Amino acid sequence: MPPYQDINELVANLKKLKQQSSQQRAPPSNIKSKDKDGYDRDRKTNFLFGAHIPVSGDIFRQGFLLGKPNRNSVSTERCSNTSTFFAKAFGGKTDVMLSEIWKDWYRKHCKTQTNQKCDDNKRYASADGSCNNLDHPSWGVANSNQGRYVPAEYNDGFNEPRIYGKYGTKLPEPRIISNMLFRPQKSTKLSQDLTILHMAWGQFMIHDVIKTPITKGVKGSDIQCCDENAVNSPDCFSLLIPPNDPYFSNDRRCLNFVRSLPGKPDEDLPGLLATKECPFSQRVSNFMRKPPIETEGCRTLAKGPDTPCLVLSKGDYHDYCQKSGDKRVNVVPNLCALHNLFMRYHNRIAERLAQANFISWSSDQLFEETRKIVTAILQHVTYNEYLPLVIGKKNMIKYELFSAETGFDTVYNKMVDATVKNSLGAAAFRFGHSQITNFQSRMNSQYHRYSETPIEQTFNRPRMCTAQHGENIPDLLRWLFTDKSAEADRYFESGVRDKLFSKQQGKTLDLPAINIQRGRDHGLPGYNAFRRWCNLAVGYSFGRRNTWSLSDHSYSNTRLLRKIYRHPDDIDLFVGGISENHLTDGVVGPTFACIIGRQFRDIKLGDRFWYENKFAVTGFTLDQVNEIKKVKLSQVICEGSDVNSVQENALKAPSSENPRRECSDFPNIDLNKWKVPANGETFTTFGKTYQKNGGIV
Ligand code: HEM
Repeated sequence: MPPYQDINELVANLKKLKQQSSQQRAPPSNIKSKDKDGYDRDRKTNFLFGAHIPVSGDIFRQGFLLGKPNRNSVSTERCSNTSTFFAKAFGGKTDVMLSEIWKDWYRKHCKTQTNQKCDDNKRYASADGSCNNLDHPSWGVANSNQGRYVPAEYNDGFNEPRIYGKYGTKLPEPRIISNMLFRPQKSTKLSQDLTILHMAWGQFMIHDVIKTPITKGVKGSDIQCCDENAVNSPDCFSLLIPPNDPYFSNDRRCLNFVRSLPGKPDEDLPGLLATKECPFSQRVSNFMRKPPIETEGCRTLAKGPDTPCLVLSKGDYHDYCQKSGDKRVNVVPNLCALHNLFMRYHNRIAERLAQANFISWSSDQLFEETRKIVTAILQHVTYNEYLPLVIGKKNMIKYELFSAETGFDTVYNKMVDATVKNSLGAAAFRFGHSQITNFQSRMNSQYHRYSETPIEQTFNRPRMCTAQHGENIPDLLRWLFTDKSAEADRYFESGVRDKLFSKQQGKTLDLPAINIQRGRDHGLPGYNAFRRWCNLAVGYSFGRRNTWSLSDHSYSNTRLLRKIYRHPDDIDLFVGGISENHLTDGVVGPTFACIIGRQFRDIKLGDRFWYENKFAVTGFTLDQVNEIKKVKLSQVICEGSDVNSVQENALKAPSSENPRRECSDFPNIDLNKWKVPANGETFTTFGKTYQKNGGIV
């Protein structure tokens, strides 16, 4: 066996072998490697662990996440199913020796942690999700590869983006697709009944599940793929701006796009969630309607790193970049509002738990139990309030997603791998981008909208959230649960389709076009491949309604798709999914509903710490589960902010069926159910006996 000490040598040999053995899969010879504008579109490198390895998660370090934190990045088949991967990558003619070497490299770079020892007596989920599954400790772990429901289709079988269609011609440029399909003709169509909070919750919650890092340049700098010296970089996969673009000027031909890459883990868990440091005199402990809570400090998140956040008035105490454990917190005020809400909610629960007889707990214990409760609430809200509005009741039942009304429901199945899948993060769950409106607004306590800021002016500018110790947060929340979101359809507001932030001043981006490109970057197969996997009818033609046509598209959308693609197999998953007709009681069509339903089933059934499981050490008691099941998002808003009234279903606009109610009408979670007996006393649950200090006797 050749001594491949150097990965480059190994890569070169693998490539040579591949070239020899898979002639039939090479791009047709009439396709030039350079487009007429000089951009190299046939990426030949970025072969190994660059583009497709995962990163760690952050929010859950605060205590929120869905119990199974697999946020991370892209990934390939490299960490699993290696033989299939090889057969595919090398046209079936695998050199056994090379494949062995490859696997060796592979193992080093994939965090399989096969020998990891887990303590099944640990009550709390680990920060990175390891040991959630005791038989497969690395399943769903942060920093691990994203999985796949359908095998990847990379241009070279394993790394280069999917860029060719069925007939060997290039797939259309994403910005062209975006101009033809995603550009609103008229003013925004609003959802009939969903609030902007529905959009915001989707973003907040999914950030807890997935975070795909992109490649960084020297010393962590951002790569500018449109710069002359970077256009051929293997880490770049920029988008072309067509001539006469309706928004971008003619002298701009390129939209920056950097391929995905590994990230590094974050810092350790804090005790309580960190709030902004501030002198005691500036604390606003009696600011809230509720009893004062000392730990709230300045009541906004702690200070974080400056990038990519923009502080406009340096030196202004109220204008600073926040730290939430997830750097995306500063991206847009609606997200910042929810991070702050949950930070406050967490700290309030912690304080109340401490008051309810847990004072003898260490701050770590207090933190962990609070995190466990808040995680359970996040799961409960997501599965019972949010998801039914996305994929409809039938799918909720099909994928076993509803919680039992009361009591336990032990659904854990150790054969289920909760790992987040590429098709969810790089396509299906991005449906929410279509719900974004052009403005970020605030409403006062009379529900009067007193401020409306174009969304592009708010990107990465946290001031709207941080000002006056977060006094604006309730105003943002009122707007979120009152105004309606945009309809989730094939139209995207100009605020994100033309004016998405960019670190290069003035050089804005197109979010839905990036979504298409990200799907190709991750080697997502086309729309039909997922239809097949979902057991849905596959489209063979762009004809009018017949057995071969696209059965879940309107004919007008089919006609547009025909103008864009040569064959239905070529349709990018994001494009095909977002242009489907909606389910009658959901905001996505059948294909996205299938991917989302299946992923959230995996997250639920594959989570040993799922809040409804009746498990002795890791579970809640019956009384505790029932307390959690009483909580609604509206109550979290009441408890964690200065809002005084909210409708019961905060994800639906207020109406006669869903009237606003005073916060005092909402039952608060009764933390006495977490009370341990007085000193010396013990109590028994699930066959284990506990005493006041929380330990098992
Ligand atoms: C104002 C709101 C939002 C903005 C500005 C925004 C912006 C972005 C951006 C810039 C990306 C990275 C794109 C890439 O490079 O591939 C992204 C990724 C993503 N977004 Fe959004 N987004 C918003 C709301 C939402 C909503 C409402 C949802 C879902 C309901 C959502 C789901 C996702 C998902 C799943 C990803 C992929 C995450 C990953 O793999 O790391 N986003 N978003």
